[in-house]
Amino acid sequence: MSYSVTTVGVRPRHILEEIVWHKRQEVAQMRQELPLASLQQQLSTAPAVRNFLTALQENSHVPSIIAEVKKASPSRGVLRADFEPIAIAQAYERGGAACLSVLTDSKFFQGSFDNLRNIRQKVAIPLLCKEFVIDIYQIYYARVAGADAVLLIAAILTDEEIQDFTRVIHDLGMKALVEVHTLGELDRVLKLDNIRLIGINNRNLEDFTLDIKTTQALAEQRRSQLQSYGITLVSESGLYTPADLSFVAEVGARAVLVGESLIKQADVEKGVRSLFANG
Ligand SMILES: O=P(O)(O)OC[C@@H](O)[C@@H](O)c1c[nH]c2ccccc12
Repeated sequence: MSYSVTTVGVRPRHILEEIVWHKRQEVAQMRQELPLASLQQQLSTAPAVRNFLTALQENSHVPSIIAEVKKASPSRGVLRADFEPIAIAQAYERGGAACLSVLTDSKFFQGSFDNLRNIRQKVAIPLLCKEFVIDIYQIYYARVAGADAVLLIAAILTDEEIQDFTRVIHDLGMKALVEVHTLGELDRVLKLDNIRLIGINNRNLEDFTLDIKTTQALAEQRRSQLQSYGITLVSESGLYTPADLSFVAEVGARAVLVGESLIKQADVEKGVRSLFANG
């Protein structure tokens, strides 16, 4: 079954709805300031796309690391007061991250598209635009800013939207990372065409509870489909130690998405290196 959690005019029931509610106003505003047709004209001057998927698959570390440039979150507040996005991105790259995830939502995560643009010029590894995408406009916007991959959150999109948005992302040469948290969402996504990269979020975005066994439960229940479709699996959130990384790698995650446990460390380069401690 396909549904969208947000209905215009209805008061948000949880944070995800609230974020989507604000995002709709934000995108309406962006479309007014820079219409889609004008934005599309800027595509020709966008930086060349880097292959996000190959970078994850060919990295010598298993799992490979997508390190997240994240200043704050609704569940944890400000994670790092002395936040220097470019310096952090460069340190992650030196530490051995295969790719970076850059939060671009400003209201809830204190991120920005400027961070994405600036980081793009200073690192060589591919970048994921970490956004609450609800409109194709945002996909073009991400590409113009230099994104190589775009997050799609199944919980806030209909099946048709995931399918359409994936097509647009691929047409622009980027990769779609489709995020799920429940078996129902995973089954919805597995029925769609051209899905290559799935993220299992260990955090429930409705109540913020974390459980890395979410990755195990979903990956084990759909192991054969994930394998036969050639899906590259990413385990997201709540990963802190080499043991956590080994645990999700053993159940099939080729990559991990790590934010908080890295960003809170004084030396984030060393932080990435120490996550590889088991191999
Ligand atoms: O900081 P953590 O627990 O390591 O999590 C990183 C990342 O998975 C998390 O920021 C995230 C996963 N999915 C999202 C969707 C939107 C915003 C943020 C996220």
